[in-house]
Amino acid sequence: MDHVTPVKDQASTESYSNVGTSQQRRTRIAFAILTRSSKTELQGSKRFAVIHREFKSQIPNGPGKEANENGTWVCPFEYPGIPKNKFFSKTEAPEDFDWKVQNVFKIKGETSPATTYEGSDVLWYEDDDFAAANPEAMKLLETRHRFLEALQKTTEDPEVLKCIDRDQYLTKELFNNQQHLYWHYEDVSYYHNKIHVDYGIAGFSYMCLREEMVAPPNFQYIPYHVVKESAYKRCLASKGSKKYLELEAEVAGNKSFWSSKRTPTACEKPEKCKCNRIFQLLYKDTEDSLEDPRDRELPRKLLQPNKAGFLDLEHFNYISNQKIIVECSNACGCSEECPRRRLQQGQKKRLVVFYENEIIGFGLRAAEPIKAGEYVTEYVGTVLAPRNNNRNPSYDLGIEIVVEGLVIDSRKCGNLARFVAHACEPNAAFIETHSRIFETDPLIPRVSLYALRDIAIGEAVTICYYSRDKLSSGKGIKCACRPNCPNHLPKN
Ligand SMILES: C[S@@+](CC[C@H](N)C(=O)[O-])C[C@H]1O[C@@H](n2cnc3c(N)ncnc32)[C@H](O)[C@@H]1O
Repeated sequence: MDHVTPVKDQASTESYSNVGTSQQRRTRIAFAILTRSSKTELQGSKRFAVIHREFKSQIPNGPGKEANENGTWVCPFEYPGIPKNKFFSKTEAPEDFDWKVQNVFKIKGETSPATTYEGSDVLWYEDDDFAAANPEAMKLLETRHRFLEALQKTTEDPEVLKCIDRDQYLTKELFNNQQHLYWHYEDVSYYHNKIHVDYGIAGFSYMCLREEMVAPPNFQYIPYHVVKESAYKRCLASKGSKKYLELEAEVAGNKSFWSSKRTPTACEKPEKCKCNRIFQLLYKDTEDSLEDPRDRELPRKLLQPNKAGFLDLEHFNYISNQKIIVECSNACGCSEECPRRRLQQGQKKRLVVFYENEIIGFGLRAAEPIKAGEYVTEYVGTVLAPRNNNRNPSYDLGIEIVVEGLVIDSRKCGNLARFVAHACEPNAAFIETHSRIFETDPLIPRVSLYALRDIAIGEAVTICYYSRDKLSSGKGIKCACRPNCPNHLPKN
């Protein structure tokens, strides 16, 4: 992907150590990883950890891990972070096995639901008390059904319509066919969603409504960036990583801050908010830069949320990538609920990674209504400083404002935003975001996904990957965003 068009952890179970001073960080790391933006354990190093090897997904602690070590049912596929072995039957599992509900299904002709349990391939027929005792699991079931009902009303694809029934009502035949790809979707959905649950953000699932299902996507799921050492050094050395007062002293010579006129901000503490000033100091174009013809997309624009955390994106130019959001840090003195900390607050709307077709592959769909200007999720991947421009652009998102020249690559490690499909008239956009909870944290580039207009349940969330001239070059993959779209997505 081209510009900002295509890019928080359950802590990695890799051995890692918390970072010390920035000097220590410079010498020690091989690979760095950002930890969750925890709101309670904030001071010091707990938000940032360093791992000394390449990131590798681990099976999270719990019944799944136990089953992976001792179960005898072996899955024919291997997915990172998903148990390969399960307990084959109730009698095989140890007596003290922690039976944790994995998923709930409706069965035609039955009033009570059926369930599967983590680490086990046994289906249980539950009694009438189950629903009252498991409200969260029932809520997930209802969300899935609402999504499928919405699709039933809007899709014209006969195969999708046929398969909606399979996902709404489990049959005994399907249950008895444990080799069916359907059950691998169940596992990948459950374990990836678990990472979101642990991280405190809204969940998601994978769906393939095809008679011949394709295998679920195989990659390492991370809810926050993994940062390569060379990119990390660039972040540490960037002006954006300075504390606010240091920046003020360096760029403005300490003169202008106290006398500068304050511009309106939605921050809870407008009299202390530093965000607009940070934009001025770091990102606003000077008269000189605007004269350079290469900067024709300038001037850069600061996008500010309203008091509810929504951006006004009615006239958003999705072709130009020169927009930035600046979020509050502790320097602003506001709370974690401040509307200018929307990315830090994390994904709140449930989404579905949905198999669209053989051309597009998987895309992202809304499982709840999303409003125009609303934050959807973050583009997460490996942050790296590319040595050359010969990269496959499919899963790359180039950073152009916050630590210019870095790339967020979600090919091997990433989150659900790596699936957002291209549309020539998109309903969402990626926006570079300057965001850190504490001024002492290094500034790592983050990218928010925002809705440009209202998005209904079941609708695909799309962005525009490339500029108009690239899309109309006639070379590359034929764009499948709508029937007979004349454009192409460049291959390199
Ligand atoms: C970032 S990936 C999106 C996830 C990908 N669809 C998958 O299943 O992993 C970008 C790739 O998706 C496909 N794609 C996305 N939108 C498309 C569109 N409108 N037309 C054709 N292919 C598209 C292209 O293969 C593109 O290189």
